[in-house]
Amino acid sequence: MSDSILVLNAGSSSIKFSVQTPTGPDTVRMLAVGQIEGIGTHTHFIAKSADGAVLAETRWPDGAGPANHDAALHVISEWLDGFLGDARVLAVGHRVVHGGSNYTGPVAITPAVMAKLRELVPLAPLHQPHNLAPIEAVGTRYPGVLQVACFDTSFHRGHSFAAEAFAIPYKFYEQGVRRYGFHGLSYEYVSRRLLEIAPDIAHGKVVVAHLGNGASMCAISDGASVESTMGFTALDGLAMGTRSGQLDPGVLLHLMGSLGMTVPEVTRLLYHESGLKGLSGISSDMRDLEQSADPHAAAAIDYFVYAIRKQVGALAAAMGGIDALIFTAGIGENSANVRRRVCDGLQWLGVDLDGDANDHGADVISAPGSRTRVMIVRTSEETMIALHALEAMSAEAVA
Ligand SMILES: Nc1ncnc2c1ncn2[C@@H]1O[C@H](COP(=O)(O)OP(=O)(O)O)[C@@H](O)[C@H]1O
Ligand SMILES: CC(=O)OP(=O)(O)O
Ligand SMILES: [Mg+2]
Repeated sequence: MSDSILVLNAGSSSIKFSVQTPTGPDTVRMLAVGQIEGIGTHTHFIAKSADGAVLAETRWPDGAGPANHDAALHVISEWLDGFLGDARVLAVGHRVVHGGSNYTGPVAITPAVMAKLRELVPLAPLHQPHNLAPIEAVGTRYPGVLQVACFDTSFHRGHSFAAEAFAIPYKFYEQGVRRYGFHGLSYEYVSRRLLEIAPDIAHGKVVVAHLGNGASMCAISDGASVESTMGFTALDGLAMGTRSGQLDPGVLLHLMGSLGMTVPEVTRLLYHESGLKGLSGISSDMRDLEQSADPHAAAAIDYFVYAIRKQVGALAAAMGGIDALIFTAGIGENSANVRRRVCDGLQWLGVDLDGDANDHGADVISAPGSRTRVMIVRTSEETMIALHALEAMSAEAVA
């Protein structure tokens, strides 16, 4: 087994991982990729080789699998121990959702960095604790190995004041109450991919829709993030699997003031009980909603699609135009229905979808004469994290 860079990407209900090996100063090759999803519910572990062959798989009966992220991490590390054999672990890269205003790029983990990242837990309660726990666990398992935190927020740190501020007294901006934006590792990866597969587009004005369990959109002009639909936390913007998305702050005043809900109750409502799940009353999973005949499922999809379409207009306005619309992440890559329904209302922006290409999930899904190109780009936060870990290794070697 080759010397390896490990990547851990802990989400709200999943831990994704990959094993990559450096192939040059700024290139890596994937050796294995996998995940445990449905932690605490229908838990499923899978590991695959780079060519998609299944290396290991376990599906537990409901309630019998790893009950929490710690237990899930244990399953992954046991598998990794066997897979890696006596290979050297060169570095471990972690996705950390919130980097606050301190971190504009990846950073090598130290106790001082960990203390700063712990302070941000309240701003990303669904993610940050699960991002930080594996850093501690890896520190024990591989003492002395370089660990690198790669942030969802860093890619957005060049935003203008108008894009970053809330119109509340300025002192709050200074205290860090800002629109940070998230899914930055995914947007950075997509931007790099575009340079390879569509360089004309990569240097133009691009709206990327990262539609997964968490969902956001980003305006990217000549490779730089200009605006994001997510804000201070990963609650803002689009409705998501279980998160509300954009909300009139007056609703919070009503919930807490008139209805007497507590902060933990409102947190639970907005992070776990809202979005597609809350609207449909059926499921947070787009696949379940698309298969359901229940009108509430259809209404939830309508809501999701309408918000995306509105945001394409807003993000194009933020850049003064649009050359391409890119779909990525679980729903964006796999739901022809959502893509079609988003594009159906966007003819006025020069979007002309090729129905067959869309149904087949082609790379380019707009018609040849479409003024705005529409594409599917499969994201890989794991590859972006491995590349950042490699950069950090070179920086350490020089220092
Ligand atoms: N074939 C499909 N059709 C529609 N939606 C899909 C399909 N496959 C996956 N999804 C959606 O993708 C979501 C997960 O996306 P993903 O990017 O893996 O999320 P995350 O990384 O945020 O957990 C699922 O909740 C599901 O709704
Ligand atoms: C930031 C965020 O929403 O992440 P995820 O899509 O992994 O939930
Ligand atoms: Mg995700």
